[in-house]
Parts: sequence; structure tokens; C-alpha cells
Amino acid sequence: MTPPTRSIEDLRAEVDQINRELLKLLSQRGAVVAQIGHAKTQEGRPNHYDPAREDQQLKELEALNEGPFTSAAVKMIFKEIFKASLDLEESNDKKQLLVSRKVKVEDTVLDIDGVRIGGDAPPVVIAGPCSIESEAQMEQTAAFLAARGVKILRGGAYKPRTSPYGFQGMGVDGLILGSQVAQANGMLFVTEVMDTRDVEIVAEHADILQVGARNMHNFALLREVGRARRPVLLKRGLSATIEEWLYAAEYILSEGNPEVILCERGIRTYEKWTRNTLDLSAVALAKQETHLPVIVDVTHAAGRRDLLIPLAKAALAVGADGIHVEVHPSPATALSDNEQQLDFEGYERFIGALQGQLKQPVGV
Ligand SMILES: O=C(O)C(=O)C[C@]1(C(=O)O)C=C[C@@H](O)C=C1
Repeated sequence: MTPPTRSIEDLRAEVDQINRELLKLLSQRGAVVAQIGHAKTQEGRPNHYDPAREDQQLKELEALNEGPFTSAAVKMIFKEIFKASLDLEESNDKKQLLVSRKVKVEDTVLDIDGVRIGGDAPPVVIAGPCSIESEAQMEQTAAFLAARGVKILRGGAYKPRTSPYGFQGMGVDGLILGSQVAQANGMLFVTEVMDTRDVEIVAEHADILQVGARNMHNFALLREVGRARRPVLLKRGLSATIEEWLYAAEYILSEGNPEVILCERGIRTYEKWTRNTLDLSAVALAKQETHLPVIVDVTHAAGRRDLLIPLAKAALAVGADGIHVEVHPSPATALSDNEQQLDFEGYERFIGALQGQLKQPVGV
């Protein structure tokens, strides 16, 4: 065996020097890749991952590889570089999102005719029936809730039902009824808009436009409500990741409407004992990553009345800016969501249990 002509120390010094050069090259590569990422964002390409481009680079590197590393090893190293590059592109991209706290540090506080939502405002309660069904039903509910300090009345005029044969809502008559009853009781009116063609008429009658979970990925609708001059309550999609939810909000802000309230309403999981699984980490994360108000729809979160109080308590404990809950004078005869809506007595118990956390008088 021929003795090594150079000492380990000497060789290590050379390795250190190569490391420094590799790092310099990696940083140079990162800077160029960041520019590619920026260009992709400018072009409106939300997905920066490009497997074909990665493949092309790997093939070229394989062809050029003279060893001593195997092609598999070279590929593995470069795949890590692509992954880090992609992370870099996407994190730079995120920094520029209008919803991001990196762009706007302070909380967005909505002030809708004197009702403040988000930031240092006390948590709001949004309550009302699932569907607008009749004058009597709306009047009774609004009077009951208004007397208990609720400032925002909900009620669906267009109902996205699982079955096309289910009750589909009262449409424009429902909008008129909901807004009149809310106004008569000194409340704001929030209702869902499902179709781009209805945004104008819904915005005419509602104080807040709701985009429902099933429409969170309806980008045409998101753009349209982004152009409306009304605040938007954006529910998280049934199977949407937090990132997808925030991008949906970004669609609205990017059209010039900064008044977005995020609403976590439970996501679809393998769990069968609850209708959905309330994702509280999404609430905490959305509050951390964005400056927007975040509320929790406890009614849909679990799909069962017996969990409403603990879920609402937990939501407020992680920092939710409000609670959305369905209330109906007679849930058993309601035309939708019988299992989930609270009757008036149930609402009293519910709100009583939250009194300490709501930081505001809720009783009469
Ligand atoms: O070339 C691109 O499109 C890039 O975004 C750069 C890059 C890379 O690091 O080479 C990064 C991620 C993509 O999946 C493909 C390639």
C-alpha cells in the first residue's frame, strides 16, 4: 500500500475549501431560482413544482457524471437541491401574499356599521337559522337573538344541498326577508352566495357575503366577491388544506377586497362519530400566518349539538375572533340541518357557557 502523500488535515483543509465553493455556488443557484420563482408568481402560476424540468436536469447530470459518485447518488443530491429550491421559491412567494402577516403585520379589524370583527374586538357571535324558511321563523329568531346581544344574523337563501331534491332555499325572496328582519332588529345580515350571477343581488341585500365550504375552490366566484364592495365570510373547503384556504382568501384580496373573515368549519376525515373534524390548529395557524379575522362555525364542525359548547370554548381559547352557530325556533321541523341547529333554550345554555370567554354581555 502506498502511503498517503498528504495528511488528513491537509486533505480536510481542501475539503473545507471545496465546501465553501459549493456553498457559494448553491447560494448563487438559490438566487437564480428565486428569480424563476418570482417570474412564475408574476405569471400567476401558483404551482412552482415542475417535474419535467427536474427530470431534464437529472438526465443531463447523469450523462455528464464521471464519478466517483454513482449516478444514483448524484441524483439524490440534486433532488434535495430541487426540493430546497422549491421551498425557497414558495416561501418567497408566500411573503408576498396579501393575506400574509409578512405583508401586513397588524390585525385586520373589520368595522361593519359599527360591528368590529378581529384584532382587539371582543369575539362576535354570528347566529341564525340554516335556511330562511318563513317570515315568522326569521322574525322570531332575530328578535330572540338581538335581545341577547347578537349583532349578526345568518340565514341561507340559496342552499347548497347534497341532494338536488333537498330544499334549495327561498332565493331572492329569502334575501329580502333576511335583510329586512335583520335591519328591523338592528343586526347585520350574512348569507351565502353560490353563483357568480347572484353576487350583485346578494350584495344588494346582505351586509356580509358568505362563500360556503363547497365553493371555496370556485375561483370565478372568489374573484367576483373580490370585486364586490361587501365583506366576505370565507368558509374552509371540506377537504381543503390550510394553504388552499388562504390562497382562496388571496383570490378575494387580490381583486381589491381586503375585508375577508376566514371561517373554519371542520374538515372531512376518517372519523365517523362527528360529521366533520374541527381543525383547531388551522385556526391558530391562520391567525399566525394571516392578519385576517378567523371565526369558527361550531355547528358544522362536528354536526352534533352535544359538542357545541366544548368546541366553541376550545375555538375561543385558541384565539378565534368569533363563533358561528345555527339557531332555529324549531330545529325538529327545520327544512335543513335538523340534527345540528340549536333551539332557543339550547342557545341560552350555549351562550351562557361561553359568557366568560366572550368578554361581553350576552344576556338580556
Ligand atoms: O426551473 C424551474 O422551473 C424552477 O422552479 C427551478 C427548479 C430547480 O431547482 O431547478 C426548482 C423547482 C422545480 O420543480 C423545477 C426546477
